[in-house]
Amino acid sequence: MCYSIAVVGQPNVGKSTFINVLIGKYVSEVANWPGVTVDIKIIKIEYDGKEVCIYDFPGMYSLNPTSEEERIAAERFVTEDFDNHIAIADSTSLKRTLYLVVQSLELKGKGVVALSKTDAALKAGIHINVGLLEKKLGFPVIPFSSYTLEGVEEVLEKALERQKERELYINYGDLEYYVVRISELLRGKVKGNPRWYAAEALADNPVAWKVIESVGLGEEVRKLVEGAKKELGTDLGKIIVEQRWKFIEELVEGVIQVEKVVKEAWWAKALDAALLNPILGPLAAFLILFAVLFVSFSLNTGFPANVVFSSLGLDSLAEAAESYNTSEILGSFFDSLAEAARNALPDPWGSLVGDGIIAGVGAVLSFFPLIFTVYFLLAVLEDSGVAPRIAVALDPLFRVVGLTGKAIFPMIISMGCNVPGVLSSRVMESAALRKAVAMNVMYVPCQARLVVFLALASLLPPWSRALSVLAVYAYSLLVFIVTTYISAKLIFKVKEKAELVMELPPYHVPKLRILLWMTWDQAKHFLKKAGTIIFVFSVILWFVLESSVSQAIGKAFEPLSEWALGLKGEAAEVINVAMLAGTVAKEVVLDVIAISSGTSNIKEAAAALGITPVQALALMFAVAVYVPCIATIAVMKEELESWRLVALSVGVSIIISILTAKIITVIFGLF
Ligand SMILES: Nc1nc2c(ncn2[C@@H]2O[C@H](COP(=O)(O)OP(=O)(O)OP(=O)(O)O)[C@@H](O)[C@H]2O)c(=O)[nH]1
Ligand SMILES: [Mg+2]
Repeated sequence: MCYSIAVVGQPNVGKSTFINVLIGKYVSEVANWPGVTVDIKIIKIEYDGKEVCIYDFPGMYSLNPTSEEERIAAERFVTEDFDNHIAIADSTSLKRTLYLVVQSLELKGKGVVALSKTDAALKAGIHINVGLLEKKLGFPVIPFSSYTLEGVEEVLEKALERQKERELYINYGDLEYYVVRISELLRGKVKGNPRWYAAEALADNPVAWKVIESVGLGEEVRKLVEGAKKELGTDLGKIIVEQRWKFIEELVEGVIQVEKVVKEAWWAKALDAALLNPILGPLAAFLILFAVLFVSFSLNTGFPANVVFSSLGLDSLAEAAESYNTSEILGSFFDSLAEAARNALPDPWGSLVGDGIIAGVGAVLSFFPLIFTVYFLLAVLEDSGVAPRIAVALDPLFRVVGLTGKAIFPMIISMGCNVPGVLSSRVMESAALRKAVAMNVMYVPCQARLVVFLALASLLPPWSRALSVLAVYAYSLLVFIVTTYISAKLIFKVKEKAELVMELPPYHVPKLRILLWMTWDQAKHFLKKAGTIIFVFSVILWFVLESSVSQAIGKAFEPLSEWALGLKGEAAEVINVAMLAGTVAKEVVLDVIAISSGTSNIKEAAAALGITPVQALALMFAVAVYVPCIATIAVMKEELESWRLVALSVGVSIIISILTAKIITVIFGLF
């Protein structure tokens, strides 16, 4: 059976171009349906092992036809049972082109809304809040461009997904009484939503009438329509159309924003002069990204602003940066919340809620401000048009290692959190590069690991602290680049050099509202992680850590810690358990070490366990590259669609981590 998808939309919205792209990608057959009208092309493609028949309908302004061609098309769309349909609206004139979309969704009760020509919209400074539109409409909405190919595959995938039927409800105002009466008559007799037929019968749509006559209800419906005409005048169609436009007005309210496009401003010229210069470009790009990271990390962890301040002799500012940052403030908030839960509830509930749930979820949530800041600043870069120029500027550097300049974005995002970092691997040009990045971007240290680095660095001699944190970042990025290169070559067999496919949009003046849409769109993945996976695993981990299982595991791996880190006995057990716990969320590593000595102070705990500075350094590097957290593993599976690849990359990371620790212990143990 061929899974049938009708593609409908107003004239010129880009239906045929979209279908031609699909043909180009998954060609199997282009044919005119035998025996039926030649106006509707049917294209057979193979996707994901599935046979898919795509119906290219001619443009229709509405399902109430004004020409013979439209009538044939509308009748076919209305009467035939498609497995699904894609209703295309044009991003560059969304409101106008939604009219047919709204009608087709109302009629069919399912369907995918595809917003075409996003490339042109971007150039014109038009922004559409897809999430909001989707929420208001209740149907999936996917933006795409047949020119850049962005979103094309997603549209198809969405149309192949099983969809719940739901009703798009339009209030027909004065005609509501008649719409309800007629639809009661038609319910169960017609395919699709009887309200649509009722409204169209009132609007005198010949297609709707034909169906109504064919089920033998012409007479009865006509009586009701006559009644409506007596009451409200003869042009009932006008009321129906007006009510639909009213619905669309409300639908797009707050959804469309237009930004000013800048071509000639001095800053646009200056940015282009810097970023598009082959020598200055990479430098300027790094400078901008460094500023993004500096601001976000300093606001949220105090580092590296504290280092800068104290090296300038501004100790009180450095201290302020360390104690007034968001992760510190939220961290202590969740600590006291956990404390309150422990006191309020009898054990084991108090401990489960306090030490398990609140501590686990709180640890993740305290990073939310950082994620939000990083995304917000990246949204500024993206929305203003600076981001694509950064990709262009850095492209020559990434090309050396077989990647393209776009790889900078998963990298930077991963410095906040690996979960969205893995998801953003989608920007990469080819499936092979995308997977190679998704498999290895976890080596880029996230914020949680930064917290662990900073704590472990406090066990080192003061002069070496900042240096060791920088070194561990450099090392992790190197591991990311090398492993990505190797996976691309060996696993995904990438042969040709990747090409950066990117058009430079004009600069825009960002609008706060749009920046917040973009930021929220990304940041919500992070909250979802905190709400679901972390919640579940916090509970599981609490059970493991409370039971003797953890000690058994700690003991079992003692020889490994002894070999790699030179740790024995209790110290080895604690570190093993800490590393295990760190797979839930990296910062938990610290908690376990601290709790082991009954304090919340890492220095005291390290002293009690006899951990030397060299071991602390080795541990820091090991934490940097070992096993991503559970949430990251979950999204890696989503992106890679293979547990084998996930297992491979996790296995490799463990080996790299153990070897790294061993090498550092050996080398620095010599001094
Ligand atoms: N910028 C941009 N233009 C596009 C895109 N897709 C289509 N177009 C242009 O939009 C115009 C209409 O495209 P078609 O694919 O013929 O539109 P259609 O919906 O099939 O039109 P009808 O068959 O007449 O209803 C053409 O000039 C295309 O080049 C896109 O992704 N980006
Ligand atoms: Mg066409």
